[in-house]
Amino acid sequence: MSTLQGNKLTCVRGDRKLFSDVNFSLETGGLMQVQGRNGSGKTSLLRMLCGLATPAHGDIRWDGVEIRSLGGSYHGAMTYLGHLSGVKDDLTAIENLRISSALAGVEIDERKAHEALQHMGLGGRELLPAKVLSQGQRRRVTLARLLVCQTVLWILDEPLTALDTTAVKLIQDLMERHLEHGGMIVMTTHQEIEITAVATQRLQLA
Ligand SMILES: Nc1ncnc2c1ncn2[C@@H]1O[C@H](COP(=O)(O)OP(=O)(O)OP(=O)(O)O)[C@@H](O)[C@H]1O
Repeated sequence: MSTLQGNKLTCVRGDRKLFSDVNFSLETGGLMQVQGRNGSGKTSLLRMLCGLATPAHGDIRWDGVEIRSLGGSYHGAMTYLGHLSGVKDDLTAIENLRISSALAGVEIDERKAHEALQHMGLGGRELLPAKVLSQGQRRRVTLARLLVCQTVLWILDEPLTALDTTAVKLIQDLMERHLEHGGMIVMTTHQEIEITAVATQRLQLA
């Protein structure tokens, strides 16, 4: 059983306070959807949750311990997929997946990468340089990480952007399975998502 908690979080960007006194607690099997208008600080909050940004006030705790003091053991439990796809143009889909996984500490062989990309509907595209893939296909390459990572906590910034209805359904099923198996997800999306049978909470930023 794991818990991610945000306590009295305040975010300041430049000279603006984006949000303050944000509190939440997310447990095993739970999904938290972060909502709010453009510029309300959703990405900023997600970056805080993965330790890429520091709250001006408040703290973030994993199993009761402040994430900054956990360092590597927290990062080993978490996968963050940012809204900019992070796919490198000159690498093939397979290379992109293998390298991004390795950078996150998970070595996968070519066969496993191949299987994950096939599952994401990229069969036959695995050896093309990413620059010739469509926007939705590039997004699918990024999301293939979720099939090979073995982390409890997924932090996903606009994962459904640019996806067609088939891919949206694929990702929703993947998220449902992850939650059913004791995972946790924090995500932003401007789209409606349909994930059933899980503890869902919404965190609204002003
Ligand atoms: N380094 C920075 N310096 C100053 N302002 C910043 C900086 N980084 C982000 N901001 C501002 O903080 C605000 C919140 O940005 P953020 O990306 O967190 O919003 P968001 O809720 O994710 O928006 P969207 O729905 O458009 O993705 C924006 O107005 C942005 O311009």
